[in-house]
Amino acid sequence: MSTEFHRAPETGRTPGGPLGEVITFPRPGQQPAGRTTVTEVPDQPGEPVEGEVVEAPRRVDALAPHRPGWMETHQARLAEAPAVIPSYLRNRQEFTDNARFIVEYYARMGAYQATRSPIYLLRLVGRSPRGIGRLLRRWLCWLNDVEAKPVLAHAAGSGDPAAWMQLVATQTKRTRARRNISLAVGAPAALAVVAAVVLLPSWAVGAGLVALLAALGLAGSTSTDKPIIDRWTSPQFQRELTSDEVVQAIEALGVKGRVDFVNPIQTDGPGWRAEIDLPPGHLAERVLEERAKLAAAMRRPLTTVWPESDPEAHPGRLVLWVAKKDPARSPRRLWPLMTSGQTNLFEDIPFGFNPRGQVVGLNLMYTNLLMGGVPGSGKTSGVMVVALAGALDPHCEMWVYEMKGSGDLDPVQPVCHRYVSGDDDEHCASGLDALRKLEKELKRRKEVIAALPPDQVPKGRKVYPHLAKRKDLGLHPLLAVFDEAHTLFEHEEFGKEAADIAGRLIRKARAYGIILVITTQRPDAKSLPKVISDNVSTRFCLAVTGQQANDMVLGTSMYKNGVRATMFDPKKEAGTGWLAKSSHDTQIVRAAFIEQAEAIEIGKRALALRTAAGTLTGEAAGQAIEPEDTTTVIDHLVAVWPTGEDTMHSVRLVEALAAYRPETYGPWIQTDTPVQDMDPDQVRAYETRAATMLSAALKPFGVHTGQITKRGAGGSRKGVKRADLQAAVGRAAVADEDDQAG
Ligand SMILES: Nc1ncnc2c1ncn2[C@@H]1O[C@H](COP(=O)(O)OP(=O)(O)OP(=O)(O)O)[C@@H](O)[C@H]1O
Repeated sequence: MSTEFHRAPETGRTPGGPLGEVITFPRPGQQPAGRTTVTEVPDQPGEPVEGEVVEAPRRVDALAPHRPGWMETHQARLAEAPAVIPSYLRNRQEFTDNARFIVEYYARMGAYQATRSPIYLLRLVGRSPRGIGRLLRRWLCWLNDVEAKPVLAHAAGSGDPAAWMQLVATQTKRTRARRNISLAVGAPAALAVVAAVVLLPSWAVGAGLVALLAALGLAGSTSTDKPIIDRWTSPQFQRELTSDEVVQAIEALGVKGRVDFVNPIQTDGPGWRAEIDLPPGHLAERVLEERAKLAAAMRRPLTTVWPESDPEAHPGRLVLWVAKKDPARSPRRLWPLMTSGQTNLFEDIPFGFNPRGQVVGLNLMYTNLLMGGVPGSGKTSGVMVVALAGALDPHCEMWVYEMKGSGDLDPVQPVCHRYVSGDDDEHCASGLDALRKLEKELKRRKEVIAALPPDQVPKGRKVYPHLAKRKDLGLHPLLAVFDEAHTLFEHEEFGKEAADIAGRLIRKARAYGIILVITTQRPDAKSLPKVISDNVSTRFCLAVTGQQANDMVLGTSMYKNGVRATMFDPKKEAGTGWLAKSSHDTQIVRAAFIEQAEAIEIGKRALALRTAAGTLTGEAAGQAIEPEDTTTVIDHLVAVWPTGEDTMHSVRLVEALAAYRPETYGPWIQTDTPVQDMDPDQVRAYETRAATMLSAALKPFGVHTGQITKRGAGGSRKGVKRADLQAAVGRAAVADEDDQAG
């Protein structure tokens, strides 16, 4: 043990008492010694003292618990303070909804009661005899001063004649006065009744009589009678949310420990909101996953219980919103564009409603959309909203491929540039053709935008509203919907190429105004290419069965982060899903539900808008859509190659190609002077240009042009060997087979 001591710090404790722990310093080469309690501290500060000391244990806690200051506590309090102005006064939509509801409510109640008023009158008239009897009895009692009778009887029994006489005299005086009052009121009233009967029209007499009987009926009603006016209660109203209920429900999920309420339970829109810190170590995600159990524990309908996590606070923070009214039993909320209005795809379109009933908007520009969910979870209704919103923008070109073959999206057909409904080979071929054309269109748009001066593309090379308006550029929004796209992606012959092109479009097309919308009921690796699920920017995941499907639609790790579409019941909550505009912007939304008949009417409106704007194109304008030409220059050369020739001069081949496909090859040999009028230099330049063009076109296919001498057919010039062409045809066939096998 060490023999050198140092003074322990002044503590203000009583000398002699235990003051703390000291630990010996080891000498060099010595192991640390054990702890010893110092029981005495020298009096003089700074004086070396004897004893054991000295290493203070390293502190892991703060010296004193941190007590937030006034500013800190009040800042935190202010940060959590409820809004000064309630949400229904700040939110125009909520205010309008409330105001409309109040007007509708009283109009409806008024109409309801007015139609039942004859029944109420009959009920009153039926009670009028009792009312007459009751009033008559009261009048007779008053007239004869019945209340005084016991007093008179008592006076008579008491043997005091003087008192009795006095009481009788008083009563006689009172009853006489009452008789006179009755006569004074009754006689003119009777006269007035007789006069009214004689003078007034019979309807007025009848109305008066009914009113009189109704008044008598009112007098004849008792508190135990059935109410005159019909009332009803609404079982859909939920009882108020209490902290006990929340705590017990969370406990019922097996989350044991102390639950803290961050704020008092408060009204939030058409429901109550409780913000809770779960017991330490418990994650909010767990409660989210067990939403059905939570609703069962609270004994409330599933559709009224909406737990959310609040990762910005901490992973154990749960925000529980409980609807006051069961949305499943409430009337459907109508899509705001149901009966009027149009859209501009550069702005938000109304997509659906959040659990609080507020409209959720979606901006489709510069994005693409993937929707997934089990059959019957509401994908078609979700995609219908998007398709109709696109249709209502008269400048949006619509390509719709409904690959279930149900005809669900037929309402938008009249405005579609291209529309296909079906799941056969021909429909899949058509879907692939559309993707090829979209890729070609993307290339065209890229070139157009690349050629624009910088001031036209101020924030980067992409489509802007002012560019979309210019008809000469052709940069208007193009909405391409592939509903139940797994039909195409799984197709043996076309699936691979379709998936490859869709992947490229998802990655590159959105900046150029091409909006790809893909829905699938089978979000797995085969039906939904990984490149799509990895790169899509907006996602709407309806009810799914597991983590893999969830993350295929919503993106990697979303399940782990508590964004779980497994919580939805596809039957009771069809159309409800997680809408993820990015991995950090997720919310629960129920897509607006539009019935077929309503969609047909909206489709007609969209057609009228486009007819007026002169923007109908493609099939909608009665044009036939030619399939995309996928043949190459190799196929064309094979088609024009003269039989029996092993070699050909390039210039002759190009002339043959220009005759075969004038739009493609005509420009290669276009000249101001006809060839027969050219001088030899011009002819040479003409031939060289044709040969160079062909050589460049053949290069990607591995076919090289070289000097070829053909006796009696122009001598020595650049040309192609038939064997090289055949080899290229063979290579292309092998590549196609590999593609299909892969
Ligand atoms: N947003 C919604 N609101 C209310 N009910 C809805 C909603 N969406 C769908 N439904 C109901 O769910 C049913 C199935 O919806 P839908 O046909 O859109 O599902 P789906 O996922 O496309 O099914 P499938 O994969 O079989 O084609 C509809 O007939 C409708 O009754």
